[in-house]
Amino acid sequence: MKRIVLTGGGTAGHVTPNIALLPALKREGYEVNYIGSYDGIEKKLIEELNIPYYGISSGKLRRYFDPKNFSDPFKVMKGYLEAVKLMKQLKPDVVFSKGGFVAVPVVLAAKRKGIPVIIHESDMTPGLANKICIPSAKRVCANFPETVKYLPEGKAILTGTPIRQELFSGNKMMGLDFCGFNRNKPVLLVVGGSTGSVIVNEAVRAILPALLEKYQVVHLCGKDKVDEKFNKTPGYVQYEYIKKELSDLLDAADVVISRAGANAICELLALRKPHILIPLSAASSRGDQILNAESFERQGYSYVLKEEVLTGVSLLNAIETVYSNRKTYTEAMSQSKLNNSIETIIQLIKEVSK
Ligand SMILES: CC(=O)N[C@H]1[C@@H](OP(=O)(O)OP(=O)(O)OC[C@H]2O[C@@H](n3ccc(=O)[nH]c3=O)[C@H](O)[C@@H]2O)O[C@H](CO)[C@@H](O)[C@@H]1O
Repeated sequence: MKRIVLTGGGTAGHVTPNIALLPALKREGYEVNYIGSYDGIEKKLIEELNIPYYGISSGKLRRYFDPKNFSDPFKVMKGYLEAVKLMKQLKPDVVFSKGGFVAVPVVLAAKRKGIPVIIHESDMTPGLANKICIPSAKRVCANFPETVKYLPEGKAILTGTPIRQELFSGNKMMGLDFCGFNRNKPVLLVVGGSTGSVIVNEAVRAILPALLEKYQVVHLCGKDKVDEKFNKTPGYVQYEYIKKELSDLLDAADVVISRAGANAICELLALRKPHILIPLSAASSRGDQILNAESFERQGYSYVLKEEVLTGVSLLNAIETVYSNRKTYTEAMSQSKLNNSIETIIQLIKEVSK
């Protein structure tokens, strides 16, 4: 039996693509083990799927000053030694890394033990963790065609992003019932990425009375970001994070308001869901979401509302525009060649682990 180690974490966007690969890996007879941090979201998401999970020390590598810059390199070094030990114990034929800082020591340990590594980069430009890992990787999978030019020739392969199969079998009625919504009013689904977004949450709550005249709103607002004063508002429900029911909520949604994380937008595209993207600003990130959103906007898939122009009026206007033109957006998305990448990645894993 072939063995694979999956790694990636920090936010759900570095875990859900790995989860999407699990059924196909099982079908191909791979024994799967997962290496993540001791307490990151990946631990929770993977352990509940009964995949053997191994925690290592994890630290963030930053380009800016932070007092943790003194302690984190030691954590990364400790994580590396733990990962080397795990490579000896688990003896994988291949490592597949979805990125995030916890993946760095795992990839470097695999390289040291001569185990082939495949990396997946979801964003338009590689993040710092993946940049460090690329020299140790045999192949680097990209989600956007534009990314290939940032990757070493001979390693890069355009695959798209693995999307969890269950997202395609949502049931609208079950979604409406889950939220306690009626069947006649259109539904807005608001998602601020896997961790929720204070800016998106505040913008939506500020226009709630106006929104609720026409729509029902289901809001995935992130851990510790539920605002209890809205708990009894008819037509508005809030959840921190949704797992099993996400497919039903997506099916029930007429329009989605979302951050522009690479996985979230690929899922919206694959499901042909009309949507508004509010990318994380360049001031609070490396600007990857802006590039992701601009690419989708150019292709006619998305209505993009940047943080600088996000107001109650602009958000209401965006929702009305997308709702009234939802057929046009759906048709544009139907032309997309950005495919669900599961089979391409499985072939690559098989080739590399021969
Ligand atoms: C703040 C931050 O660092 N964001 C980055 C992070 O975003 P983040 O972790 O938010 O990742 P994405 O938006 O790409 O993906 C979120 C994933 O969580 C799932 N989900 C979300 C909410 C929920 O209630 N239930 C649920 O299952 C979505 O379906 C999706 O699969 O990784 C992405 C992929 O590298 C980057 O593009 C983002 O810039």
